[in-house]
Amino acid sequence: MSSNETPRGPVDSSRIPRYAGPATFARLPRLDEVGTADVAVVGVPFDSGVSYRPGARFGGNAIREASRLLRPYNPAQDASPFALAQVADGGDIAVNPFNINEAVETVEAAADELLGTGARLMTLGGDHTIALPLLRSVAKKHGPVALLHFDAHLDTWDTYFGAEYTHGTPFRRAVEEGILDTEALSHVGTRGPLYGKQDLTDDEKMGFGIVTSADIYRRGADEVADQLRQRIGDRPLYISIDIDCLDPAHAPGTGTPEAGGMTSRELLEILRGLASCNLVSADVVEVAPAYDHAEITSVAASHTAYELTTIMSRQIAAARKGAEAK
Ligand SMILES: N=C(N)NCCCC(=O)O
Ligand SMILES: [Zn+2]
Ligand SMILES: [Zn+2]
Repeated sequence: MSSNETPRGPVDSSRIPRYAGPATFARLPRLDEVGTADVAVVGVPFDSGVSYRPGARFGGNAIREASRLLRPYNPAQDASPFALAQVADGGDIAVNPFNINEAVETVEAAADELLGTGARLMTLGGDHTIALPLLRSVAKKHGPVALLHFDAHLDTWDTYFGAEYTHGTPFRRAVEEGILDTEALSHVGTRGPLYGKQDLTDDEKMGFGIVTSADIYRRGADEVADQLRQRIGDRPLYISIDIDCLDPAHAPGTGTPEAGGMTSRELLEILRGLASCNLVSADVVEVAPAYDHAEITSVAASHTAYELTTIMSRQIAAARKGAEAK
């Protein structure tokens, strides 16, 4: 979109009931209706990498359904994200559920294509396996990126049943491949039992810092966000959000729930505190609607994606304004 075009926004829910019609993210236009987008919201219906309860293949569409209730002005960031930049729903990447290696390649190729149009990606998973090909693609464009990983789990384990590509291993692979900026890697919301103490030693060696869910409770969202922001600086940043970073009370609909997590309020507040970071793309993964109740999880995920989209839209608009002033 050039700077003098007005973005096409969501369907007006005061005229057309918000529960009517097919669901796109936040009732935004489809990408093929607008041509190109500044932020492409894209689903990855894939969950063949899970180690426990399956079902995240349905996550993207559950988030789209829950996102019907989002409104166009975000008071927490004082911004109308869909007016500041063209955000559009790019539909789903059609991945092979029977072949993980091929699925990983397909996600990478589809992300390459979308990023190649100049769009930033707001990906809706899918299980956490998909973060690896997304990071590969982002790193091709930006070089090694800073990573903020919101999750109950480390996801830096080595293999499961000898498999390298699973939802418990994407970030170890990413470090091995040199696509992450090891000066700026953090897990946020970590908790729960591990296989052994070595998990933590290995993780630290890879360069990760850890903000546990108890740290968030003790120190508060603002202080945590300040600390993370300082660590990230102006590096290109990728944010990967496993919805199981939230307590099961706030996100029951997920495959590997762990007690003692952060609240959705804490997650949203930390994200808002990162609004000045150079967010190049993001994902929200591991929503498994079969275990959800009253859309608790998919509503939380839709608001999470809304905050991330708002951060990206604000930055795109600010960069455009800066370029115009020159
Ligand atoms: N990425 C998620 N959600 N879970 C990883 C859990 C891996 C395990 O079962 O040990
Ligand atoms: Zn997890
Ligand atoms: Zn995860």
